[in-house]
Amino acid sequence: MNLIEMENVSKSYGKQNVLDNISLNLPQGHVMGLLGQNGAGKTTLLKLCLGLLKADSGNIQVMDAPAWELTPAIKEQLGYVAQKSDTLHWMGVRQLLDYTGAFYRKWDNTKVTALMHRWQLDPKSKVSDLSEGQKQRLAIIQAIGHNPKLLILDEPVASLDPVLRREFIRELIDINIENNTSVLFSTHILSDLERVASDIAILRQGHICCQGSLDDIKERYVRLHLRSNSPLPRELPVQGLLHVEYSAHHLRALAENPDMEVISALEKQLNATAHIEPLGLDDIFLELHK
Ligand SMILES: Nc1ncnc2c1ncn2[C@@H]1O[C@H](COP(=O)(O)OP(=O)(O)OP(=O)(O)O)[C@@H](O)[C@H]1O
Repeated sequence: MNLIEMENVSKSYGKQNVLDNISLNLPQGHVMGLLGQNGAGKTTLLKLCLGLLKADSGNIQVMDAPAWELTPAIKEQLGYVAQKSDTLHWMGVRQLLDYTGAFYRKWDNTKVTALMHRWQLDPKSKVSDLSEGQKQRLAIIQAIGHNPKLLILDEPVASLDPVLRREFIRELIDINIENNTSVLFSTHILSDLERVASDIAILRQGHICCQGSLDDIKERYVRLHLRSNSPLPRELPVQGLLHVEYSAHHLRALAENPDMEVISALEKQLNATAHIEPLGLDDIFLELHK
């Protein structure tokens, strides 16, 4: 079952077409990382899923209901951390958590109190006096206190230090395992994403240019090196070569699902040596943005 289904969704602001015919599914229990450069449309996509924005065209279903008409019963099963939120800043930390909990029948006060202490939030502090990182921790606790079925997070770790980022990732893994919570989150911190995400979607120029399981994507994109003592031809009969760089005796390219039989044949034909270099997600992201 998919908790989110987006089909041919487009969204513009005035004349600016931000999302162009996007389709994306988030299966139950999956943790999907949404990547893209600044302004790629990640926040827009997340807000469309939450019914905070309306798509110009296409269809978005969240837990089998149209995203634009989410019922209170569905909203009760959602958790959301916005990129930036300054609402209710006059409240105290404990006061805000109690206030948030009052909206949910399944609010887990024991877990919330434990997290508040573990993440070093003083219950008496005023929200307006918290640092950005402390506000982010508070927003995360507000979003997970009711053990949501679907968690949508917009750059949830941007202001957290490495220790707290690690803690947060651990918490996310626990929630995912214990409650089978599905998570869709945007981030620029790829190392965190590699620790927790099962799936990846990369937004670029209004489209999803790459989508799949993290393992499949790492298998799909590799770097091919071809070296020879004699000059190499500039055109090679290998499908799926992207961003080819030449020097006389060395070819270097991003290769999508390269055919190893064709490459072996080339090695013999050109008296060359091929080397396949596995890539990390950060390399793949950078290569796909060249
Ligand atoms: N309410 C709005 N009105 C007009 N333009 C908007 C609005 N919200 C976003 N945009 C524009 O849409 C584009 C996508 O913005 P969005 O916030 O979705 O990107 P993002 O991928 O989340 O960026 P970042 O990584 O910087 O947070 C940007 O060019 C932005 O300026």
